[in-house]
Amino acid sequence: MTNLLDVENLWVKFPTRQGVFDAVRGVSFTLGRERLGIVGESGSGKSMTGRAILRLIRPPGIVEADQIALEGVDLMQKSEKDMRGVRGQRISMVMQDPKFSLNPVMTIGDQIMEAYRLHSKASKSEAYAKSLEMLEAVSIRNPERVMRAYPHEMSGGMGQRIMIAMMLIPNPEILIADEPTSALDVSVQRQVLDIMDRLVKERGMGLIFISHDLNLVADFCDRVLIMYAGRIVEVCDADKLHEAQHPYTRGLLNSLPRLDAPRKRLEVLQRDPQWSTAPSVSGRI
Ligand SMILES: Nc1ncnc2c1ncn2[C@@H]1O[C@H](COP(=O)(O)OP(=O)(O)OP(=O)(O)O)[C@@H](O)[C@H]1O
Repeated sequence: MTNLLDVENLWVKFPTRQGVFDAVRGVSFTLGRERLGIVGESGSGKSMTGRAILRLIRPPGIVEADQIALEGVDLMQKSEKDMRGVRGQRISMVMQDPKFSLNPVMTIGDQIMEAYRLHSKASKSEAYAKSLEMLEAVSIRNPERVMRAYPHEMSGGMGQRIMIAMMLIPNPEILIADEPTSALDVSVQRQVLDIMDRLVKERGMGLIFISHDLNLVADFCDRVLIMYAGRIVEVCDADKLHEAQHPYTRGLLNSLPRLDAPRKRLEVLQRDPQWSTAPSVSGRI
């Protein structure tokens, strides 16, 4: 498996009045042409890890790493101007709620065409044709009508698929999806997952799928990093997630309600202070 991304010893630090808070602590992993899940409870550092790859941490937050190499080229060495050529071009990011990412006063069509023309010298009619094609690629029915619509006319699932379509226009090598389906109902969630799955299989894209949903990640991803308090505590193949060994992962699994088991009180996760001081496990291959 060729590594698209190689993250080594990544730290995200926030200076606070009480001292420096380390949101991500020495995380290392690689990403191939695969679906890599990052799971963990709220505040474990999943989003910060995703955003740090794109150097999208706002000051006073600081990103430090031995390297964040995109096909062998270290992004940490790039200027802010060069990073603008990476963001949205070679690495795209889809966030949880598309309503915050789409411009409410522009039609969907104008927004997609603008995104397309930003990345190519296409004429207006070429951009229109390409935008229709992109909407079809994310299973939007009646794309001509959708092109004329405004974001508030879209359901959450459609908005999310439109965002994915926009992110795919420049044909990125990597898509970072941060809880992309958590606001969607189960059937729409499946459609969005299928689209991302196709992109990995057909285009050879690398996907970082950030989620707090262990069952979803076990089902959808190839490999999983489990994060706790800014560190990776365990790395496993997704189909082995239910056999995970780390007490935190076991605790997360045991605190999930199950429909197929007799009803019993859900276990409360007992935390061991050692989990947050042990060194981060490496997710590099
Ligand atoms: N500007 C900031 N200043 C200080 N701490 C911050 C700042 N932004 C985020 N953090 C902290 O960084 C930690 C990691 O946040 P992150 O958003 O990565 O968590 P997460 O695992 O993605 O959680 P969620 O699932 O809730 O999104 C959290 O403890 C958060 O409080």
